[in-house]
Amino acid sequence: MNASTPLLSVRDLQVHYGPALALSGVSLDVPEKSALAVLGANGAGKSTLARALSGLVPPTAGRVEFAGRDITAAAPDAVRRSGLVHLPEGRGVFPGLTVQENLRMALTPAGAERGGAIDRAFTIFPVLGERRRQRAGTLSGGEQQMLSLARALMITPRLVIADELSLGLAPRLVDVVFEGLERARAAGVAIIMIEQFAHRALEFADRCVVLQRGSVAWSGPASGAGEEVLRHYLGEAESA
Ligand SMILES: Nc1ncnc2c1ncn2[C@@H]1O[C@H](COP(=O)(O)OP(=O)(O)OP(=O)(O)O)[C@@H](O)[C@H]1O
Repeated sequence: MNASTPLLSVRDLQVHYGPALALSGVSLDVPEKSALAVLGANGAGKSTLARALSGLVPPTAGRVEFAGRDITAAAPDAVRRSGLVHLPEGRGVFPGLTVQENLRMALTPAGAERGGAIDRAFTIFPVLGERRRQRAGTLSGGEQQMLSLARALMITPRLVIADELSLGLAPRLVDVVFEGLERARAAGVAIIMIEQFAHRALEFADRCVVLQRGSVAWSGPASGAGEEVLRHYLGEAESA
């Protein structure tokens, strides 16, 4: 991979669920250490894109390259180990295990710096440190989102796909989630942000892709996705 190759390169991606076409002709690039906002109305294909990139649904056509390697047909575990981590909607934590155990499990077996990585997570998310011995299932929804993000950061990923991480969270906790993503980004992690809060996602991101009925309807610099674009593709309510 030379300096000009993007970290993630997606070409003409197509996904079907049975006979139904969910994504078609989707192409996008995510340069190293950059942030891409993926916006779109309900059902536009945002989560399908995230699932296809992370190996959870097999594309029916197209190509995905990550860090110079073809990962189009790779299994989720292989994708994750290559440094692309998908944080799905919902929690993705082990409810019966404590906060600390959840973090420990997210480390690779060879995780040389176990203690160090977990302490770093507690520095980023102090509330998790306070609750390190509490079972994850008894955390609040927002705290579980934080734990899910902290788990992803354990393996020092190169790209995190954050799929609606702030969904259903109180505004204060949305701030905490964005702060966590900012810190990840400051540490050099690239981010694909799928967000209901279009304005916040656009403030965060460098570039933006708007999906409509499974295709890229608009793409450009995040600062260029003005009110007109949001109103046109998302409807006024979602752009608030
Ligand atoms: N497992 C599935 N089987 C069949 N169809 C599906 C499946 N998952 C999603 N779809 C369909 O694919 C299309 C894209 O769905 P997707 O969940 O990717 O949209 P989205 O943009 O993430 O929507 P939302 O913002 O509502 O979460 C929708 O029409 C949806 O009904």
